[in-house]
Amino acid sequence: MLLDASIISHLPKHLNPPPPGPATPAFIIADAGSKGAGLFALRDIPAGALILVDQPILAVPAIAPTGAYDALLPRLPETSRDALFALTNAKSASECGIFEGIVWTNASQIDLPAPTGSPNVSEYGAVFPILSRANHSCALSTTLKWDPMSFSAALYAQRTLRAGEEIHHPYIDVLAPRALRRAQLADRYGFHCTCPHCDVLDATAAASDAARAELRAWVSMPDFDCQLPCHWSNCDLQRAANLRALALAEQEGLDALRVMLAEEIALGFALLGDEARFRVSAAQVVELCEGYDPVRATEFRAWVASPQTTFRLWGWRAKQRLRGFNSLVLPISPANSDDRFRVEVYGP
Ligand SMILES: C[S@@+](CC[C@H](N)C(=O)[O-])C[C@H]1O[C@@H](n2cnc3c(N)ncnc32)[C@H](O)[C@@H]1O
Repeated sequence: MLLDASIISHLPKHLNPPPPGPATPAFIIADAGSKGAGLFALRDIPAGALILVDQPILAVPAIAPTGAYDALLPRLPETSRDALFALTNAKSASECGIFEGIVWTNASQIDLPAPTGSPNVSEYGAVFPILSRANHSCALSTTLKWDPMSFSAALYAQRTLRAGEEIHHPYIDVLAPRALRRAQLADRYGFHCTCPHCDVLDATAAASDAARAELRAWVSMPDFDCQLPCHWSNCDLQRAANLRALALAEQEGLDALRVMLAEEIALGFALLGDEARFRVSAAQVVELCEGYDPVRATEFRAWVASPQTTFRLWGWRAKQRLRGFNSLVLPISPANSDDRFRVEVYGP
């Protein structure tokens, strides 16, 4: 692994070993036709399951002047150099040298914690030997989790991936409209996207753009994670809109958004004390988080097992409604330290 010198100040004192990959291999690298090579599922991979763990060959600042990366080339060990030069270069000779082209085509963004005293997270690009073989799709069937403590990335399924299916990872913001997505992919990666979400009639693309814009409005709401459940439990319109967002995410293949939305819905039903519907959404959260976020999965599993006794604010909103309260602030105390409930509630 070759790291730009500026990364050193972002590294922890001791790097952890990368977590182990799946017990049985979940994928192979194989021919993906006109896309070059790609990753393919070797077996059915359940939603939430780990697909692979990978460490970069190289990590560089995300923004660097033309030619800056070339200085690193002589310092790459021979095995890493072979692995790197086996990757695709989407850039022409008039744009940059081969090494820089490979870095541009294959680097994924990694965020590194700021060195002590600096307020900002710094953006770097990392080229991975395996992950860089994943081709793009405008769906979100996988999620990449970067762990700076082990300097490794783990790829998780966000829906069941079937044996033989290609495993994609998005290169760009897939909530952008089709025309912008295609322009960005052509400019940076040199291809015209013909994924199932792009290769459609214009009218279908327009409907998909509208759905994605609606979903973007949801996920960019301030404090999306902490404000919704209370508003949601308070307002029937909001509840309908949240369920609609979940349906849109499913329709658009944006499976990675499902866990956020399912969590909001489950918490809303918990505050309303609606056990049957809470269980459905909470079970979805458990399924999707199992590998990716085991702490959250455990929390929700306990709630599913016995919601009325383990969920501290079970039925809270329903009780407030019965008492006729319209505008309330949830108590904040050390015993109520869950950020998701530190919100003010308005409305009937
Ligand atoms: C990071 S590499 C992915 C792995 C690459 N296919 C390989 O053989 O090493 C990015 C390049 O793969 C190709 N690619 C990725 N996704 C594609 C897609 N959806 N359609 C066509 N080509 C794609 C493009 O050539 C792009 O520049």
